[in-house]
Amino acid sequence: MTDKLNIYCFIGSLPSRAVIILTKVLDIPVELNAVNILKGEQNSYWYKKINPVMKVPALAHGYFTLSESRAIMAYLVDTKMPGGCGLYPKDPRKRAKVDERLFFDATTFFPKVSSILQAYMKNKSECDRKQAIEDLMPVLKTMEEFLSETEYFACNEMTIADISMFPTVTTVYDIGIDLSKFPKLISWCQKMQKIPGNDINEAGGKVLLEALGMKPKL
Ligand SMILES: N[C@@H](CCC(=O)N[C@@H](CS)C(=O)NCC(=O)O)C(=O)O
Repeated sequence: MTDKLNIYCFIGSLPSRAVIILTKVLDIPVELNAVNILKGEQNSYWYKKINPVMKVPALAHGYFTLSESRAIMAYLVDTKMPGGCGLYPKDPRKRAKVDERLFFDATTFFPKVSSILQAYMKNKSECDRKQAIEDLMPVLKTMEEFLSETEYFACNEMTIADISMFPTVTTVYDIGIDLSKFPKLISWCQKMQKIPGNDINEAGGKVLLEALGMKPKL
């Protein structure tokens, strides 16, 4: 397929950043189209045609469109690395393990962090914010256990499951949640900070903190 790849994204958005980072890791040319969700651009008529769910990120590859960051990442690896790639292995069991972690992220980790961000965005009470943070703790404990079994979340190599979770983990740190009880998660994060696209993750982190009315850590 020779059609140009367009990614519709907002740099402050965690799933948008995961997709952008993957394009840097794969070193593939893409056109990034900013959709400012703080200004409601995701609800515009033109964007609804690309992603009827009206969320970022989305992909357009010629006439083919796709939403959901994890599906976009799987598609990018499958189409741009047709010979196979450890980021999303072709072997059914290896791939299933990556999918397992991607679903864990989509259904458990990202929603818990998103609830914390919503508690800040919507100026919820201190009690609600604390509860949202407390609800995240068992999930971080599970993630620490995953990393006791393998170096990365699905196996001993980085996969798209790691890239998917990376911006969310750095956000947890950026908003001041104490990660000292999770040393394996910290060293995983330090390894991830060396991958291409880390600069974009950092820039996006600043945009998000600003939207939350928080100051970046020095
Ligand atoms: N499961 C989706 C989540 C997408 C999502 O929640 N995007 C948020 C930004 S992080 C968004 O577009 N929010 C705007 C809105 O809900 O109106 C994915 O991974 O792509």
